[in-house]
Amino acid sequence: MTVVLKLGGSVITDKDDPETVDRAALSAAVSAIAESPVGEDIVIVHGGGSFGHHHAADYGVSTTEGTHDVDGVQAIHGAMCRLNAAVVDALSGAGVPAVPVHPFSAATRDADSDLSLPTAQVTTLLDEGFVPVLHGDLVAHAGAGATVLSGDELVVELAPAVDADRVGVCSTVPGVLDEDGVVIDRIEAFEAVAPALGGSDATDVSGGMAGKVRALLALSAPALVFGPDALSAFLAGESPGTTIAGDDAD
Ligand SMILES: Nc1ncnc2c1ncn2[C@@H]1O[C@H](COP(=O)(O)OP(=O)(O)OP(=O)(O)O)[C@@H](O)[C@H]1O
Ligand SMILES: C=C(C)CCOP(=O)(O)O
Repeated sequence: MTVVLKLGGSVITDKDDPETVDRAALSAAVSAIAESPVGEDIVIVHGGGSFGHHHAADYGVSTTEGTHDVDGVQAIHGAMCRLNAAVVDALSGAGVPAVPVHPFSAATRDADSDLSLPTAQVTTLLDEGFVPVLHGDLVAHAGAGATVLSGDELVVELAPAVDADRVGVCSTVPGVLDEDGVVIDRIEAFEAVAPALGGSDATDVSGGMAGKVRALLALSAPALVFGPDALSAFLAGESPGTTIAGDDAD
């Protein structure tokens, strides 16, 4: 059973403080992963939180607005590499055979903004017993310089590539909330929930919850959105939070 898990950047960082890891939250997530029955059959993706998003906002870069400013590219990508190193170190310290995979070195968007992400390194690393740890990043974008590549987009690309049975997105909220703040059990179409979906409370250049739901609806496997307290339950095979199952989902 292969699992693709995204750890929200807003979960593992202190969103109000630029480039600050939330050590307690990261260590809780790492313990849940290290102790889970899934073992090494997992690909981890993490988001930007207070690392990528602050720099991206400073340089005016988003998933659609690119930059040719090399200082901006180095600031954004560099921050994401620093967060990735912190996540990989924490996982290694708990005995998880985690290795970094940096999407900026491999992915591209063409002039129509279609994303290509090579995944043979990820599947081979998995087969060889490693736990690949990818992250939201920048991506070379034809005609736009470099744009933001969100961890949610990576999840959508990786899940079919590794033939994932389970896809989980761990965010700060217990699920996707309706207009009364109640967790929605299942989402099958964007329009049905669009009025309740906002951006993010934190600095976020990739669309917050609305961007997440839109991306996950494109998956062929159902994806679960849940909060940090439910990470162990998800890894144990339970279905906490919101199930997002688009037309292509089984
Ligand atoms: N209807 C909704 N239900 C739940 N959260 C919502 C809703 N509308 C907006 N949000 C916001 O979306 C946020 C989650 O998206 P966000 O992109 O910030 O999370 P993340 O993936 O954990 O972090 P990152 O993007 O840094 O990886 C929530 O913290 C909340 O502020
Ligand atoms: C802001 C950057 C560079 C990464 C965004 O990834 P996300 O937090 O998963 O949307």
